[in-house]
Amino acid sequence: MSNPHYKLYPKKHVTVIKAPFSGGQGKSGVEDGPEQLLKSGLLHQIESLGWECSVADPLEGLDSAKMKANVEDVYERCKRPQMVSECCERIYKAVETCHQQGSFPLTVGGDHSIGMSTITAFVNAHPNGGIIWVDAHADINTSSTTCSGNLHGCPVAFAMGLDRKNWPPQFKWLDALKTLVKPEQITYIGLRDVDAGEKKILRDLGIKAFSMYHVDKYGINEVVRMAMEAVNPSGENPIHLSYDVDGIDPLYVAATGTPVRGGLTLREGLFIVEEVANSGNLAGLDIVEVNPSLATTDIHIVDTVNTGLSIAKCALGDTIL
Ligand SMILES: NC(=[NH2+])NCCC[C@H](N)C(=O)O
Ligand SMILES: [Mn+2]
Ligand SMILES: [Mn+2]
Repeated sequence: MSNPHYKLYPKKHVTVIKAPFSGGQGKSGVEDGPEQLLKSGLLHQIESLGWECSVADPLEGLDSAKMKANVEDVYERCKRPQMVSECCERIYKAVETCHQQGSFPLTVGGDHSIGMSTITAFVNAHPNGGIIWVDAHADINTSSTTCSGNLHGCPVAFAMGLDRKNWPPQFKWLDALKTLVKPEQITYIGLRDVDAGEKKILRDLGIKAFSMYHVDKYGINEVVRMAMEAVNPSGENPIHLSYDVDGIDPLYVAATGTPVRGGLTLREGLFIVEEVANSGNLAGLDIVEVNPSLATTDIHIVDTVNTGLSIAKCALGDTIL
């Protein structure tokens, strides 16, 4: 396997967008994800793959005390809509800037609510693009179907404009976007914990999804091929990868907020990234839900953070040989 090329990024410039955000769910600590990855050598590793690198911090200056005081903020079922909307709007703009400038957006979370920003910024820059969402969860609950009220379980529904009439009023920036994600533009790999309401949405909209059942049945190579074909039938369109580390089994990724057993092996998880990078179409990456404070041993932190680093490296062209 030769080193992948990056059709969209001849400048080989990456912007690491820090998204130290936890308001899309209830467990604190996930806001430390970006710092942990940076502290463990993310930038150096990217640079050693031949990319120039800068860091964007769109949430800088937000009043964290005020955000904490907002924990009581609930709209219908949705928790902390004000905070989630404000942070997601800032992250949208940071990703949009990357696409405009031809810099690879690597968004590091934080919880997965920020996926609503990265994938909408992606389709507004690349209306024919495809999205692969690697996750144990479908994150496609609407304001009406969510049982937990956690917006990290809803970003795909928001990015698709589902149940828009029941959105918390704060999401005006999202409501104003020209392009939203269409059902045929997104597919999943790694699902194994999908709520009943989400199953209905996936079925009704005909969204292609590859669960762990499909990984077992067809093998990861065939699943990645089918996923790329689903969202990029011509083979020529850009692909965004939104990677929730809980897609990988908790054996390898223990330090995450909603672990589910029976997941991807570490190699299956990395193969997805290697293969999409190898297509030459990779347009952006999110790495989310690394929560160091949920580790019960130091090994858990090291394993989880190293998995995050490996995902980044595979995306940016690291190959085994
Ligand atoms: N990004 C995640 N880890 N999402 C977990 C979502 C879990 C559940 N489906 C919910 O809506 O609350
Ligand atoms: Mn998940
Ligand atoms: Mn997720």
